[in-house]
Amino acid sequence: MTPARPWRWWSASGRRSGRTPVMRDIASVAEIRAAEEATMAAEPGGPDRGTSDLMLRAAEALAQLVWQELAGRPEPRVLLLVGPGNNGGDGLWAAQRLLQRGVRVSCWRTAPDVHAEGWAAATEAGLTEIDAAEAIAALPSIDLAIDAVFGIGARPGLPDPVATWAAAASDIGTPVVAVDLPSGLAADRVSADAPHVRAAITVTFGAAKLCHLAQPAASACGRLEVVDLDLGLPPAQVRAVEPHDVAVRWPVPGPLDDKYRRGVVGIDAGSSSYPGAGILATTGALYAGAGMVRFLGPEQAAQAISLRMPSVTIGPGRVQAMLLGSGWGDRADARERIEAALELDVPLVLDADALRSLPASGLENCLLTPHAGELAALLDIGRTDVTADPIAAVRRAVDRTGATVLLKGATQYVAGPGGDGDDRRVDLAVPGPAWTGQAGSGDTLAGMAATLLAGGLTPRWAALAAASMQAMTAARNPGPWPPDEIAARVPDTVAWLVDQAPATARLSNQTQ
Ligand SMILES: NC(=O)C1=CN([C@@H]2O[C@H](COP(=O)(O)OP(=O)(O)OC[C@H]3O[C@@H](n4cnc5c(N)ncnc54)[C@H](O)[C@@H]3O)[C@@H](O)[C@H]2O)[C@@H](O)CC1
Ligand SMILES: [K+]
Repeated sequence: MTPARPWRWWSASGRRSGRTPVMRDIASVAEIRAAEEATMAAEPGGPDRGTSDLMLRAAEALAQLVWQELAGRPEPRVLLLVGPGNNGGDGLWAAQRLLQRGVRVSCWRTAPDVHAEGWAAATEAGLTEIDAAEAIAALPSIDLAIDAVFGIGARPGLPDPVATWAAAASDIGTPVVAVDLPSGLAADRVSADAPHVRAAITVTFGAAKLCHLAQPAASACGRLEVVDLDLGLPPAQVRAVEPHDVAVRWPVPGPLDDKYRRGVVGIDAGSSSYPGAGILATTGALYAGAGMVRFLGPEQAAQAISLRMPSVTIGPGRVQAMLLGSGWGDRADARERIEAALELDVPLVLDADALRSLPASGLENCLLTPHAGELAALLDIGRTDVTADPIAAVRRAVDRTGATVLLKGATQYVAGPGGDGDDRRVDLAVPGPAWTGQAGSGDTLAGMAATLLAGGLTPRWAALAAASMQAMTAARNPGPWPPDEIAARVPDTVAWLVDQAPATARLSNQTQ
């Protein structure tokens, strides 16, 4: 098995160009195709030539990257798998360029008909054709393989012989460079349950696709390299947040700030059955930097909080944001408590058990924080419907409730009701390691988000910054730390992160 995609602080594109890295655009297949068609139509000779300039540019970038990966290898050997479409064309034109540089390239045509012009060019440059059995036998002796079987035209899954090859390559550990995406995945989908190639590097064109950045598909992509083809893509409807985006928005107190200006957050979480949730939510809120935390939950938890976190105030008072629901369990007054909190006219985080008692309206200033099971219950659909298409599910939840929604999980999705220039946009939080997949992570995350709301962030950015901060903290502290220990390490991550964002880059809290 190829290890999960390594987590990195800054995007490769940002590092390479020296620009400040900001949110990554994620393009759909339809957006890429429309932009490619417009670009090709404008090419001299029009769109009907066998090989477009776009393909040659894609192939050149691919060949360049493979060449760099081969650097220093004596007599490098590459195996190319070619499929029936333009993805195969990219691979063949890249092979031609590698052959011209002295790389030995053998090729398995996985389909009877492949890109004709690319095939002619590569064979003329010295491409050696091999069959399926030889392609498997070659795996131990090649330096790397190029997967140009299917690209954005792919349906999930592989023909049997290719699936057999992909499993063998994965077992042997042969590095695979996937062209556009690992064959067997589908660009707009997050799932990876059909047979697919596992890549060490994926070279994609125009913009990242959902499969590259959302789990579980992202784990099959390895390192992602985006080749900018200047396609003139429309504003992205799906984006991935980078650490810098969090750094410039995280509320940092100014010289005139005091506890009230920084934000007072109320925590109505926990119950006699689940007192721990109240403690964990309060821990999350406190270590995210609240000016003051008021704990409004059960006595049992209040006593422990007084001892462990003596700065927390027990009992009601004015707040600038509130969290309700974590660890409530079944309580008869859930709806009543939410409605009373809505009367305060401050932003709310509604978590866990509060999600089962939502009022029908008035949630515009609220952040809902369901995991996949809770979102499925909210929408009255199956859990697998949510995990198969999380983007659609999170949008439906926004339409249904009018609130901002954070869908928690290995990849965390945020969508809001609009009115902030975002409309239908879905943002992915910075990813982190799976260590955070444990009981209590949601409670600390909800507390953090409430603090960020109290600090003036919009529900969208409170959700994105809290989820990203928890993930980044877990990445900086790998290991099985319990959720309150991860929360206790958040201040260190905050200090480190904001130090990297120059004061001039900081955005006003309400900026999207
Ligand atoms: N459109 C363009 O101008 C450009 C496209 N480029 C490349 O072209 C690719 C897209 O090319 P295509 O549209 O030809 O699509 P693909 O090359 O992805 O292949 C599509 C073909 O594979 C078949 N297929 C898909 N999934 C299958 C499965 N699971 N089992 C069996 N057969 C399957 C389809 O029926 C279709 O015939 C991009 O991913 C990219 O690599 C680049 O050259 C840049 C320019
Ligand atoms: K591919």
